[in-house]
Amino acid sequence: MSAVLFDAATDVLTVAGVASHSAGTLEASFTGKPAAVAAGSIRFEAVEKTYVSSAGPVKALTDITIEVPGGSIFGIIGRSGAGKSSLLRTINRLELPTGGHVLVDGEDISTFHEDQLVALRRRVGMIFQHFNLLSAKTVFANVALPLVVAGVKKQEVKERVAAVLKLVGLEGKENTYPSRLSGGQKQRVGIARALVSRPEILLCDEATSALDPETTLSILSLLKDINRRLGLTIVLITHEMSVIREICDHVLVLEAGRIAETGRVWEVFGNPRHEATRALLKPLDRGLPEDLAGRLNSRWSGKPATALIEFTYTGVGGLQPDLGRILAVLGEDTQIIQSNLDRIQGHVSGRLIVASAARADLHHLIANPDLAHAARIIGYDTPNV
Ligand SMILES: Nc1ncnc2c1ncn2[C@@H]1O[C@H](COP(=O)(O)OP(=O)(O)OP(=O)(O)O)[C@@H](O)[C@H]1O
Repeated sequence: MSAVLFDAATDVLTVAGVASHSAGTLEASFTGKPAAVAAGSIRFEAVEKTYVSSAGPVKALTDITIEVPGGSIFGIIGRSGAGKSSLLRTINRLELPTGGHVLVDGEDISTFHEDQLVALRRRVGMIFQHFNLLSAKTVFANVALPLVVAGVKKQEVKERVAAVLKLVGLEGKENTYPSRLSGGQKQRVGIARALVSRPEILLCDEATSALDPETTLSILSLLKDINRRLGLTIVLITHEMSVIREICDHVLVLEAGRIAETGRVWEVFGNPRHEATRALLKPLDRGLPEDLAGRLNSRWSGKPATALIEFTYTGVGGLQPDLGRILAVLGEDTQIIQSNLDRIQGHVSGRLIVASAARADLHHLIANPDLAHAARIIGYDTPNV
């Protein structure tokens, strides 16, 4: 896929140029656009994509209808082959849907002619997993390329490249070659190159997958900063759920080319409804310690034992673990065994596992909507005598 992306990137660079507007005035710059549509909004309407291959047709996307709000950070996740790249690449027409429509700022881009496509690709920047920098060119020349191709005057190129390098924290690196840069710095060059055309949408295809965890965090914080400061819509594909949790407002889960589920990140991650989402989120779930899991019985013998109780929180209605309340209901000798709780967009979700004395009315006691959104007894730990 990288080779294809590289060609595609070159194509984008060849056609990309300078937009005559800043992010704040983008909407006014395009004619024929409904005034009510927010800058940087994207709408997929019944989008279909079927590839023709030597082995026969491959259906990559089926009936995708969804809205990406302008100015939001929107994550797309799904297993390998789910259709994430295919969908992302319809936004700048690197892929043309075989059915349905993609609307950018309310305009159906499937009808665009060549000159409109050039303008579209200025409005929609893209960054890649392997950065796609030109190794024989300096940082300055890499970032300046879209402006040079568009015929922007030298002085303006200089000023705009300087401004964008400052924005991404690469001041002083103008004359450095990519081979001398760290992975994080290379991605900053990629981001600067995408931003120099002043796009209103930034597409990120696994932009942090080649980076170590610390560098990933610094790039994510840069993307968040750009989103806030420039009002840019960011659509990103990632296989790292922590990336979605860290910066996205909304998430779309694709499964075999269809929408599995979508919503605000705290809603989808707090209460995943689709099996595909649960499978993707599994790495974030620590599970019970093995020694404990191995000792548990599913039934209570009636003899003295400890019951392990799992309280689940989905983030809905602001309900979150209240230890005082749990102790009041279950007794002072109740202990916390494991906490797998997360705070996303101000909503607490996840699981809290506690141990409390087994007793006949335990099921009844824990079925209390003031304690958690759901509760269950995982099993019973009977001490050896
Ligand atoms: N140019 C192509 N020709 C034929 N089939 C393709 C082409 N591009 C993608 N596909 C197929 O379309 C489906 C969706 O591919 P896509 O790359 O969009 O998935 P993805 O979710 O991005 O996968 P990954 O996470 O592995 O990159 C897959 O079955 C893939 O093999």
